[in-house]
Amino acid sequence: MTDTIFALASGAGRAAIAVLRLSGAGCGTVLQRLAGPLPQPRMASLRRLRAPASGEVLDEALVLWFPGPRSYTGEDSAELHLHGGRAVLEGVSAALLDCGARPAEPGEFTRRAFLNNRLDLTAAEGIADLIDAETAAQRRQALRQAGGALAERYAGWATRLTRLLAHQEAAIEFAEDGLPNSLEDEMRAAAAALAAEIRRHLDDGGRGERLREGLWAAILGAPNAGKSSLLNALAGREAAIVSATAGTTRDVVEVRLELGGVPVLLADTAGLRETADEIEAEGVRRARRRAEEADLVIAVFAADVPPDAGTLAMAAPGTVVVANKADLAPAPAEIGGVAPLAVSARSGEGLDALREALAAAATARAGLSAEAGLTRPRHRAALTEAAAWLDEAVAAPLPELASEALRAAVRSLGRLTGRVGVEDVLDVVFGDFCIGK
Ligand SMILES: Nc1nc2c(ncn2[C@@H]2O[C@H](COP(=O)(O)OP(=O)(O)OP(=O)(O)O)[C@@H](O)[C@H]2O)c(=O)[nH]1
Ligand SMILES: [K+]
Ligand SMILES: [Mg+2]
Repeated sequence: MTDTIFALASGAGRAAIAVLRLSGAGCGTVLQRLAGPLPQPRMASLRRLRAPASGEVLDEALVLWFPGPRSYTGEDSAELHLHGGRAVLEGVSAALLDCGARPAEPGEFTRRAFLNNRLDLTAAEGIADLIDAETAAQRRQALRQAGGALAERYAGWATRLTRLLAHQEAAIEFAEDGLPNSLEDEMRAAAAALAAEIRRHLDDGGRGERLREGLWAAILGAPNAGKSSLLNALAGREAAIVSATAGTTRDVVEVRLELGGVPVLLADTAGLRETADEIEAEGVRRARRRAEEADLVIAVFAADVPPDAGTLAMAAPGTVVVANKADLAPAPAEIGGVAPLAVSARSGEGLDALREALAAAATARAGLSAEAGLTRPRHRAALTEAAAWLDEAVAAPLPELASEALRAAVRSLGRLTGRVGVEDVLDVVFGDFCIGK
């Protein structure tokens, strides 16, 4: 028997409507004490809510009743769509407490859904990401994951792995009986194939993780190239100080942007040069550090000044190279072997093309791939581990060691989805596995 829990599912604060959600074995009883006879399942029904102790009317509300297991949590659940005032919420919450329900812990509804097999851990993470999604691409990725796209793939791998393990155990039994068998060879081939498949999935350049967390981009260049002017133009506000004095920017100035559906943290940095000024020199160190950490570098040159050797090295493939101040001089055909984008932060010329180039670079580094990709370091760690255990199984000198390695691989996948336990799946597989014993 689970406690009956409740929580405000809509945003806090005064609002037209507030949604209180309830879940737990006693949910139906609580609902009846507040709202009278249970309404039709999943049909909105208008009810007077009364405090059970005093009979006082607390609100007139829409009530929804979701008997388990066809509910989000898999348990008996309900929703109360109240008028969103503070006194209403307090009154109804107090009445729920009187009926023995308790406030839910953070994530407790989804935790119960997981425990009742309504979703696996990756789908639960997808729901959390959906709530946090700021851009359309993030929303699509989160929806796909919440819908079980990763869960399905990982569960498929877990099933294959478990079968491998069963075959391996069978091979050991055969060996004990002194019978010849090819099961062991088949296991090694299949384990190698699965390891390769997992590695292909891992080898995605971190797109899903970057889309989820946002991309780091940095503007770099010589002093006075117009870096801060460009940041301001892209941000649409005067975020960084612009002046004709070289060495204006010292601290890293950050703005949040959306480029091609990818959230981007764009940083303006100090102009790169040798300097005796201690503060400016620290700014240059910070600029270089930011360049190393960045997923995307925008190298800015002034069209009217020949690029100096110190900053030329920044113009490399993979970098977005910009010749700014195109209103003063024609942009050179190439800088460091890369054709620059001709832009003027002053006149606005070329800014749309720059935005497009940045959006293309951002979606190439972060974004939806055709197949559902992993989205968290946790996924990467568990899958890397599983692939390494499969390698061990392939190379194991003794069947018992191969078996151990396969078990460890199953456990790695199990941690990822929160689902597979070695023993119970083995029971299932051995149940229909004929080894003549
Ligand atoms: N004509 C022209 N002037 C520009 C353009 N972009 C920037 N400037 C001017 O160039 C000067 C330097 O601009 P900033 O944006 O401060 O340059 P910065 O690269 O951030 O400079 P530091 O922070 O000192 O490294 C300012 O006087 C700007 O008004 C442009 O596209 N055309
Ligand atoms: K400047
Ligand atoms: Mg600047």
